[in-house]
Amino acid sequence: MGEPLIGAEDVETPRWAVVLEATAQAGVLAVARAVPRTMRTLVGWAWAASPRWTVLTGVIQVLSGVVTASGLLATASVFTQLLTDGPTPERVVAALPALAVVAAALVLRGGLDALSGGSSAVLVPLVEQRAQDELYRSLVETDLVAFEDPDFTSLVEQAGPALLRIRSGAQMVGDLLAGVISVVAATVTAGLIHPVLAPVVLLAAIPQAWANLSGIRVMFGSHLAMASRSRRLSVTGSLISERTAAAEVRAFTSQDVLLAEHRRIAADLAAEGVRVALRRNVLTTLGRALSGVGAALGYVVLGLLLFLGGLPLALAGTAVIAMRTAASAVVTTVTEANFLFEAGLFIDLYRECVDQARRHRRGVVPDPRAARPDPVELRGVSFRYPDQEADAVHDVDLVLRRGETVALVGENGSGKSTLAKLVVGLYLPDAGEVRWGGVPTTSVDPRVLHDQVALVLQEPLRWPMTAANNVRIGRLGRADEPAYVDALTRSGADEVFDGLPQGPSTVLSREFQQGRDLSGGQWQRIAVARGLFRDAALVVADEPTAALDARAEHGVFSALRELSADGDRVTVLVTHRLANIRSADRIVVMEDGRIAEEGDHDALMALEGIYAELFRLQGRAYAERPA
Ligand SMILES: Nc1ncnc2c1ncn2[C@@H]1O[C@H](COP(=O)(O)OP(=O)(O)OP(=O)(O)O)[C@@H](O)[C@H]1O
Repeated sequence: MGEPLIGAEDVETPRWAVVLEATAQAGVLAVARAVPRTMRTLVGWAWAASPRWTVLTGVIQVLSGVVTASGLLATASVFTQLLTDGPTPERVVAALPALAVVAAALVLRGGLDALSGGSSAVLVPLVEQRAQDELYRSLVETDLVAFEDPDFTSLVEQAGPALLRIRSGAQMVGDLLAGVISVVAATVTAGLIHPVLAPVVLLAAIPQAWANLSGIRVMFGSHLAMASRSRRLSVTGSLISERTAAAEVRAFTSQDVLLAEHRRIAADLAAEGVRVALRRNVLTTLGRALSGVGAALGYVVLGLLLFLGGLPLALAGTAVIAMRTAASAVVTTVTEANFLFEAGLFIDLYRECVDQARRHRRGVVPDPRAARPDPVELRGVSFRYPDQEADAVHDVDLVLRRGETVALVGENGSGKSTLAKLVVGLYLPDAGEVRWGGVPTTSVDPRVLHDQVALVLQEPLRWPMTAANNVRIGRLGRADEPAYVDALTRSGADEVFDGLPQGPSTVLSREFQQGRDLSGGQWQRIAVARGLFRDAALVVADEPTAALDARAEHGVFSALRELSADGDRVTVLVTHRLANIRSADRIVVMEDGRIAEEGDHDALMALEGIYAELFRLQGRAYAERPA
């Protein structure tokens, strides 16, 4: 197979990835400066989650650093005592107090490590939970249209892995704090022996830090560049592994093709993984080599000091130990800082996701007037899906009044569903205005708009919950049992419930034990019941009966007609079943995103236009008998 199965192989890197990649490539020093910022962010989250545990963890880590530092200083002191002139027994005795401090430091450090493990076991999940909650809080407020933008949805997909890295970063904050204290102690120890030795101990660490940071930049750059490919892999993987795809994949014998595509993308990603690993390996080796040179330079400096008489010979051994200890403390701390640096890049990714989710929230300038869908007026309304070249709805004028049933008809792709979403305020127009009772939908809180809407979609959401809640979610908390029973009866959902093993308590999802799935038509009946139970002023039903049998369809249309008959609502009906909308007050015929014809059935038949043609075609199909 030559052509890639999903197609569009060389898709553009998402905009957010380009921005973040630029941040990651901004230079080692610039990104190293990000580490304190990352620490502040993580500590801020920890503080917000639990000030008590944050303080406790901080205290434990500072103590741990201080104990390690005391151990280091005491170790240097032990060697200083042991290596001075004089009889050995006396030197050993003189070294005993420092030795006791070393032993106590080791024991204390063990205890503090245990405490630190315990406190971060409590704190880290709280930090992660906090970050996750912030993300989901912003996502629930995100405007629907954002989910039509692949740039945004691919960013949201990255939030999961980012949270994982944030978790490991949070784990490191405390350790880094302790690490910094021990580095300071080690440097001070070396400096006390001779001031020149203090900067010299850092010499070995700098190349290693540079190599590690560069390696992480390579990894992060590759992670971003591979984002669209990873997405392809997960899409192909879902086709192979998910229940919803299983039937068609088998029926169209596409298993081998999918597997081959999966292997192809996986091989690409693996090759990239190898490239990154090798690159990091080269960088690490280079870092180690330069570190060795740094360490050697340290010893050269030490030799020079001895040679020039700047350091007594007795202190040389202590200096070597101090330098080695300092170098190892620095390396550990650098590794911890690396983790934080890496977490910082993923925090940027996460922040971008939260920011974009917030940016896609509607900036409503509230209009004090109460917005009611009476009337709903569309003036010169146009709408285009993100990244598309043409308007899905173009320059539409329409007025919907209370008590009216308006049918939207037209060929596939003519813009009916999009127009319906504009009417209910799920989308806002790019040009023109949709007004509810004179108030533009742009200046009404979307929740206020949607609270007055009942939407029955062509492919309703199969809410993974009990059958009863699948209906009650229409208006949770509405304690009107007769209305609930009425919605079930009118939609025919009562018959569906009767056939379920635990009746209304049956969970309608195969993802749970003893859960059940339903047929398309049964789901649609439940969706209609949900819409009826919502009891809203504006009812929009988009192909509510496409999957229904003739009897159920008849029932649903009668129910919808009765709904608007009380004169209190606006009902908008999107349908291809023209026979069902003959009695609609108005029929709006869409063509290429515009209104082509408008009027009642008789007027449109007299017009002899698109509607008349479609109506006759359908009528003929029912009337004709095969020869
Ligand atoms: N999410 C989307 N992203 C990009 N383009 C879209 C999206 N949804 C619909 N479109 C395009 O917008 C136009 C109008 O689509 P819409 O779904 O409103 O048509 P429709 O009349 O409801 O069609 P149907 O009768 O098939 O349900 C079509 O050209 C369609 O391809």
